[in-house]
Amino acid sequence: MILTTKNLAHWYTDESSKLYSDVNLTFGSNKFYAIIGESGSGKTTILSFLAGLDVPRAGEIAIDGVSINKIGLTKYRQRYVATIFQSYNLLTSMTAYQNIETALAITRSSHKGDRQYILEQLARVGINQAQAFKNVHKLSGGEQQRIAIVRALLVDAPIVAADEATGNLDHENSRVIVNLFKELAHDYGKTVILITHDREIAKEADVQIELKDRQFTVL
Ligand SMILES: Nc1ncnc2c1ncn2[C@@H]1O[C@H](COP(=O)(O)OP(=O)(O)OP(=O)(O)O)[C@@H](O)[C@H]1O
Repeated sequence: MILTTKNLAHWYTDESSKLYSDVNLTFGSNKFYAIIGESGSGKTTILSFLAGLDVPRAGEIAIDGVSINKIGLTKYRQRYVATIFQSYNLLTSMTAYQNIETALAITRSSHKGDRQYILEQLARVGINQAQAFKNVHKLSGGEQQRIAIVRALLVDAPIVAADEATGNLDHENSRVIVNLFKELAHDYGKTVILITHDREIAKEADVQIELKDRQFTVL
């Protein structure tokens, strides 16, 4: 599976001050990509296009040569993309366990209501049983982030789009998440695209793409 951008261009308010133009990028399966760049350079913006959450002013995004507009953005998001964004959008009055249980209930997964499976998935990102049964609002930002990652990954999508997924985490927890992204790419064949401002984390990716002076460069 190949995700491409063709002559993508975007501006928010004024065409004369474009965020970028003529962006031609290719993302393949089995690879972990990091997009790195200064604050305000437009990283979140491009991720929202790749995730089918927003539409660029010009250009096309295609999956295996088929425009995602043709597929339909809603269908594209449901079938192809798991998104992890900075705001976790967890149900804060529920426990971590209930958040995952609720999300699982609306998938086609055979693990619906499977307590052992849910606890295993949470343990994968370092959320232990005691934490799993705490109300989400009593957990730290980093813990909430990790729960949001588990939830996103329940949707077994070929593309994982993550915005600063390690932004709130300390070094040890960042490693857990980065290793999980590597595993998703290398062992599960996914296309993982992570936005980060952290060069050390970007170095862990298979491909680093730098957004600088309105240009994307593969390092
Ligand atoms: N909805 C919007 N309307 C107008 N301007 C916007 C909108 N969203 C973002 N911008 C502007 O576009 C630029 C790029 O924003 P974006 O969030 O993509 O940057 P970023 O590289 O992800 O930044 P950060 O690392 O700080 O999250 C910024 O100058 C931002 O203020």
